[in-house]
Amino acid sequence: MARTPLIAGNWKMNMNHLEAIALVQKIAFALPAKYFDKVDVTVLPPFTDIRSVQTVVDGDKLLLTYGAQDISAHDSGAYTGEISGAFLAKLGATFVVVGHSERRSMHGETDEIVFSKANAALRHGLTPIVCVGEPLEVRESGDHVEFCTQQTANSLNGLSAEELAKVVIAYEPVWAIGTGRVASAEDAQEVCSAIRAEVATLAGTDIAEGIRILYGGSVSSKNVAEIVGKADVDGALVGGASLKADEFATLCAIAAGGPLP
Ligand SMILES: O=C(CO)COP(=O)(O)O
Repeated sequence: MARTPLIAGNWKMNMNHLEAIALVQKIAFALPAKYFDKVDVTVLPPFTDIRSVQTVVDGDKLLLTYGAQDISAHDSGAYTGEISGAFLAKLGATFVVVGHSERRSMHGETDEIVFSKANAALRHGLTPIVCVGEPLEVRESGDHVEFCTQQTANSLNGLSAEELAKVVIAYEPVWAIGTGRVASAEDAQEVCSAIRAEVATLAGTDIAEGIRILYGGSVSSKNVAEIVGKADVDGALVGGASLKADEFATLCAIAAGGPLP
C-alpha cells in the first residue's frame, strides 16, 4: 500500500515565537511546493510559538502543517499548566506528539496516560503521533521487539479500529535520541514491521497497512533515504536536524524521493 511519507520536526524546547516565524519561513523557502505532493511535512514547536506559526502558515499560504509536542488528557478545567486539545485545534494544529520518551521518563507518563492523551487528540480532531521505543538495556538484551510491541498495544489498546486508523506511530529507540547514534535502517524496519503486525492484531490488516509508522532518533539528511526506503518505515520524527532550515528541507526533499526536477 502506498503511504505518503511524513516528516515531523520535533523542535523540543527550542525557538521562541520570533525564531519560530523565521525558521518556518526559511523551511518554506528551501522546500518548493512540488515536494509537498510527495511528502507531508509538519513542524512541532513549543506551545508558545504555535499561534505565531499559525499566522505565518496561514498568511503565506504555506503547505507545511504544524502541531504540538504534548496535550492534556483533559478538555478544560483545573489542570494548571496543561494545554487542551480544544485549544490546539482552534490554533489549526494537525498533529500532536504523545508519549515521547522524554515525557515518559521525565514526567512519569505511563502507557495508560499516553492512551488517554491519544484519545484526547482524536477527540479534538488532531492526529496523535504515539511514540514507543526501548531503552539501551532492552536493546542490548535483545528484547526490543517484544518491548515495543507491548508498549504499542498498551498505549493504543481501547481505541476503536476507526480511531486507530487515524493514528501515527513513531518508533524512537531511546538510545538513538540526541546521541548521534542512529539505528540502522534494518533495526528501524525490524521494529516498525513488528509494530505494524501488532496493530494488525488490534485493528485488522487493512488498518495496519494504512497507518504511517515513523522512525526517530538522530535522523539527518545523510541517513534518511535508507531509513525511509524501508518497507514499513513511512517517515521520520526529527529532533536536532529539524532546527536547521536547510538541513530539514533537504531531509524532507530526500524523503519525497528527491531531488525532483
Ligand atoms: O526525539 C526525537 C524526535 O522526537 C529525536 O531527536 P534527535 O533527532 O535529535 O535524535
